Amino acid sequence: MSTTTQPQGPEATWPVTAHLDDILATVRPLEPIELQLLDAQGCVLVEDVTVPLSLPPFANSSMDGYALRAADLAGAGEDAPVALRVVGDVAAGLLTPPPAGEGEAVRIMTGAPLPEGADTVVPVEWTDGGLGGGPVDRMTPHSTAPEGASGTVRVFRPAEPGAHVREAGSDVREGDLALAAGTVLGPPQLGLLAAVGRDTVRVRPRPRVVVLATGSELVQPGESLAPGQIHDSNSFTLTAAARDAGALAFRVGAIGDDAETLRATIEDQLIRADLVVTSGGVSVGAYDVVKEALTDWTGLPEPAAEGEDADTGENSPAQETEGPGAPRGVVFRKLAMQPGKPQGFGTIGRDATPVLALPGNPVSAYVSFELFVRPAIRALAGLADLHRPTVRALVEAPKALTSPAGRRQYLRARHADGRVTPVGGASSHLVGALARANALLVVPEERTSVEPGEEVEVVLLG
Ligand SMILES: Nc1nc2c(c(=O)[nH]1)N[C@H]1C(S)=C(S)[C@@H](COP(=O)(O)OP(=O)(O)OC[C@H]3O[C@@H](n4cnc5c(N)ncnc54)[C@H](O)[C@@H]3O)O[C@H]1N2
Ligand code: MOO
Repeated sequence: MSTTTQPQGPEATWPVTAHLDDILATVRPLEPIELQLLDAQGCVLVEDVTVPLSLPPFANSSMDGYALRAADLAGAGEDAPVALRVVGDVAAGLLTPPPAGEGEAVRIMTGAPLPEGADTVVPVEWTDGGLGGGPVDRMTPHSTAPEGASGTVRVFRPAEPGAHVREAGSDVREGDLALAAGTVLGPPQLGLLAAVGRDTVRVRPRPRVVVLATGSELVQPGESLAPGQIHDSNSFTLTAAARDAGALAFRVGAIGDDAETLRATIEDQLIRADLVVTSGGVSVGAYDVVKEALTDWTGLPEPAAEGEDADTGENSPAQETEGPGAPRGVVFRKLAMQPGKPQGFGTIGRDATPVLALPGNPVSAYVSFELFVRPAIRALAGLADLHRPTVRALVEAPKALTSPAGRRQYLRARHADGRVTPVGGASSHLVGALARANALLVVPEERTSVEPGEEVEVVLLG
């Protein structure tokens, strides 16, 4: 199913990049929909949003104080306060503030519209607050001292025209581009949309990702273990990672090693899936249920075609129906990487839903997620930036790091200040060390060892 030349032979492995390319060639951004603002958080905007109404919509005060004419304060000073007649209050939301004539002031609150006639605002701290003494540090509440809205106020400082006034349109202007198509909607962008009065917005939706763990040994956390059992941790790691990548993720409880049950469960789940992720059962054992269930299966009612070709390094897909979006079945490959060697990938069901079948070893599952599933989720979401950032860093380790020949190794590591230190070993069952890592140290395929002090590529995890 790949445009990439297939590696030959039972031990043939696929390059990591070829596998990723094949996945990304299959995944298309989801169709846009109109969503309520908060449902659109983290989504990619697909329309240019122009400003329908200038912000602020009207000139208003940036301080609690007095709105007045700047010219009235000429010569005002601490020893020469200017007395003005207070003609009323204007609170935020008041429809018609009283006008401010010559020699008059309107007591004004932050955000309240500037009264007609006024061209400046003095903060209350520059005045006696109408109390007849020195400068005050606040107004008295209107409920306990309504007389503050009348009487005389003495102002101890002059003010420039326009001071403490937020002009209409000084933020965004009607007709301007507020947000361009392609913008990712974070909190400030959603706030801007709300401020200009938009309640819904056209975006690519969050991809819906169904996560299924497989293995008859798996027990739900919280339940006690019988001999030979372990707790299912992959479905939690992968569901959390999918959420972290921007998906709406659904965790399905672990499924035992029964191919019929697995197929039935996937069929049931397709209704809510833009992507299905499985863990476990993709290796070469006698109970590798994902491989068994998905080989030669398209998720369509027709009986699947036969076909397994061990000489190509991957099995043949069940059905190579031509045309975009055609379900092709799932292929299983060995990749030139460690951890994460066995992988499955394809599309199934009427909507050709992508399926990524990850290996069961917990570190393998997580590393595979970061390398393949995360970019697929982000591509479905229409994001431009698909990958984790990478940096170069110097290896800090007591001895040389070793890596299997011909495989790109992703060692769990801690990265800080241009240095990277492996944590734990290379084995793919080490969840304790994985939980302490913040990076993956990459040993390229062509290297079998890396010396302390050498520079390597590092994938930074979130
Ligand atoms: N003869 C060979 N054996 C194996 C090969 C190989 O090439 N030849 N590859 C090894 C590699 S590499 C990996 S990775 C694993 C992948 O195996 P599966 O994907 O079939 O995974 P399982 O056998 O189901 O499980 C492997 C391991 O992980 C544990 N596991 C599985 N699911 C979970 C879960 N949800 N939570 C926690 N732990 C889980 C499982 O108990 C096993 O210990 O195959 C190697 N073998
Ligand atoms: O390659 Mo397997 O994915 O653990 O070690």
